[in-house]
Amino acid sequence: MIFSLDEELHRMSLDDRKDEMRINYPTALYDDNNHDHDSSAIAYGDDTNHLSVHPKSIPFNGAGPNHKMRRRSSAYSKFPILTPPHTRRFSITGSECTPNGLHRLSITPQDMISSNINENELSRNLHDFKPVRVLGQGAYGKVILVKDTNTSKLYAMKQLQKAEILISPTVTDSNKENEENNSAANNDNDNGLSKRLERTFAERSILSEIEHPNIVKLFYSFHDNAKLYLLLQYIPGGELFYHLKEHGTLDETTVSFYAAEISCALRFLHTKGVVYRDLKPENCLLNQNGHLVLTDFGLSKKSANDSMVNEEDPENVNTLHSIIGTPEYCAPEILLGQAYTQNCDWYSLGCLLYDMLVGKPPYTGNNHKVIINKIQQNKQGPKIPFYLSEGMKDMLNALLKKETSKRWNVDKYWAKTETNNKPVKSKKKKSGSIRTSLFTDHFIFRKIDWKLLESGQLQKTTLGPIVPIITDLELAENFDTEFTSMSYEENYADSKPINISSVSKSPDMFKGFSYKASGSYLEKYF
Ligand SMILES: Nc1ncnc2c1ncn2[C@@H]1O[C@H](COP(=O)(O)OP(=O)(O)OP(=O)(O)O)[C@@H](O)[C@H]1O
Repeated sequence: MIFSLDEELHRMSLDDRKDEMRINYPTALYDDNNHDHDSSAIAYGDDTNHLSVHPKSIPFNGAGPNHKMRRRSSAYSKFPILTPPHTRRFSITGSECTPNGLHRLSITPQDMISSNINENELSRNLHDFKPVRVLGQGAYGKVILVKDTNTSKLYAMKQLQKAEILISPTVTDSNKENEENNSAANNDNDNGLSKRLERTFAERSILSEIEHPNIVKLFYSFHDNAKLYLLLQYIPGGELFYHLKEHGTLDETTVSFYAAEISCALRFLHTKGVVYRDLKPENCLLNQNGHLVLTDFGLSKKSANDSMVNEEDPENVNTLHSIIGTPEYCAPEILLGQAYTQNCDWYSLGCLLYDMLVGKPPYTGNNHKVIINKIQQNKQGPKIPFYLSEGMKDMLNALLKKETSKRWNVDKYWAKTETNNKPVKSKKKKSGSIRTSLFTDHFIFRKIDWKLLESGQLQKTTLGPIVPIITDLELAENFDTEFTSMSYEENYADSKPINISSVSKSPDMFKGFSYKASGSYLEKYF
């Protein structure tokens, strides 16, 4: 099932704080101005037993790092779909070769449909793969480690249940008894379904079109009567979430390295017109060499334009409206239901860095309303612990600005570009003013060779700060036993066909989902 944003959010009046829920987590993190608080109780909790925990890091809610809870993404379609399904929903166009030399695949579902390619010939089927063990659980089904029966190659197979996509309730659905106008309710349901379909196809389409060392690769997709399958590159080092749970917090050098790799992937996505929208430690995997790989593009959005970043006029970007993401990492403008741009991903990066350094994201709470109220109340922004370096504090402050106009516009101030011969000067920002210094020049990245990173060479030739221990790829040792001990039989057996026509007027709504990467692409990664 999909977890929808609270109805409370929908009804919420931000001016009305009377019924605000009380904070569950201690918020007394220490910044430069409040050292004098009673830090003893907090600064030396049971976290001190953990190897990499900063001695001054703080246990939250009495819980050590091992109490970290996995967070689920939410989707709530508040506004009608901006892009009609028959227009550019599938189309990600662009040159065969990206500016940084990385190749993109050329086939799109639209190409397949228009050229009448037989989907069955194009791809594989469930019986080509033997299940090994469960790696994770998503909203619509499990992710299973599988072995190609012909080649013995390993893949991560993400399964999505068609029935869940077709009948999964959204907030709009659950509200329908309150709807006075039946036809309006029907429209809303149609919108909910279209949105879910759009997102399902978006994940397959985006992944089949992009190639980046810090983004998971898609090799095949296909579907049968009951499920959709994405055959992804198996990333054996497990979730950053898993490693964070083990370590508690990470040191600044490690965090800066991951920040650079994630930024590199986000920047790449933005230049290709994709907003990621679900950055969190659960969606960041570590590969064998300890490099970070983004997975789960189920909430990503491809803009109607090919790029979210207008190089000529970087302020002129497409705006989005869906309230979507994981609340603890969501930009305030999304939680508030305002129009937003790709800049929301940079706020989420701020939350992720904060989580790695502190042990929890800047604002936590039982529901979205609590989180947004905390953001609203904290006029000065989140409390940044005093023990962090000045450089790291500066980075967090710049990314975690709740007003988008004050937040660092990282895409605009990414780096000196070759096409733009008038480089943006790396100026020292004044407090409260718009930051115009270059992101890649920031002090925390002083050890990063951006040229090597952006060309993919760094990822090929070096090891990351945490190199996962892998004795046997099939053991999936870096994944939670909660998942690896799960049975996959019922998820792997031929599932009963669903009666699609009972939930939809069109039986062809998954047509065009199948995909096979080119032979050279497959060879390159095995
Ligand atoms: N390519 C991969 N290699 C290894 N493990 C993977 C891979 N893709 C996903 N996983 C594991 O499966 C988990 C769930 O996958 P994913 O996040 O894509 O599903 P989801 O349905 O979108 O989840 P959610 O609803 O929580 O957003 C991941 O957190 C990760 O642990």
